[in-house]
Amino acid sequence: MNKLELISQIQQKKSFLCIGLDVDLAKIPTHLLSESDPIFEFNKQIIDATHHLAVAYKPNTAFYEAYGIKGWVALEKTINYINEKYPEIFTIADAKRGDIGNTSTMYAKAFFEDLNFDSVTVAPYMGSDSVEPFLAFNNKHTILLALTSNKGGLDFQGLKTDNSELYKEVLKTALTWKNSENLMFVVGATKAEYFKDIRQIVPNHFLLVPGVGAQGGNLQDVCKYGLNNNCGLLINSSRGIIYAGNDKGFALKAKDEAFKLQQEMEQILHKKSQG
Ligand SMILES: O=c1ccn([C@@H]2O[C@H](COP(=O)(O)O)[C@@H](O)[C@H]2O)c(=O)[nH]1
Repeated sequence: MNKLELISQIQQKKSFLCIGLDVDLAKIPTHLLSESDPIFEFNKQIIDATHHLAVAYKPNTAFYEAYGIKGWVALEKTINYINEKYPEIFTIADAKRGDIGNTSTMYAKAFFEDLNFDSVTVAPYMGSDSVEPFLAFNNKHTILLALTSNKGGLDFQGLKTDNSELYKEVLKTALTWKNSENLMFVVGATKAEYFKDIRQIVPNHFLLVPGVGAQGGNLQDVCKYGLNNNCGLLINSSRGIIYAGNDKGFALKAKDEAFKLQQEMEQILHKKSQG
């Protein structure tokens, strides 16, 4: 999917919501555990109930890898289901990969070619030759960790450099890489006070913003400086939506939570369009 298609979907749905599909078998409704593939069945019902309110889904691969081959199969079935039934939806493999060049190429093939995700999250720590193999794929997006939502994110990302901070150096340097137009950046919703500075460095790129909901990040605070003329934000909530209910009506409860966020987003977009 290209960026214009993503922007058009945001405009049509009046939403920039990304739903995180972080499936924990200890948290899903117990009646699903007798299904042959409980993880996929859970995802399928969540996706069917929320696809009109969300523009993106983000399975975090940890929640699939933890279940071995069965988890990987459930991930593959989930991405295939989204791509076949709701091809307009932007898909994110939250895998936080990145390695020496030839290894990064294989990671990129795994997520972009084999699984056919639109994007994958990548760690910047190993530098340009670890990220450029991902950027080489046309119409695929590399979402680089810039300033993460967790408290310890500042341990390294917030380190002072001569005139700046490390996360700012990551943003500035990444813009010089080949095919940098294929970049997006992760910035945590819990770091809303940093968005003003971040938007000065990357005014046009999309930001994937996890941390709304269970981690306490605030949508309005993020949007104050995070929004750009194309919206430029994908706001993720995982646990806050998918575990809103824990019985047979879980998908409807998830839909209600997604609807609340979508409605808030619709108002924010409307206000922005009024200048
Ligand atoms: O900085 C980051 C980067 C990634 N994540 C991931 O996003 C979701 C958040 O889940 P919630 O349940 O909405 O808290 C999860 O997959 C994280 O691994 C992040 O939180 N922060």
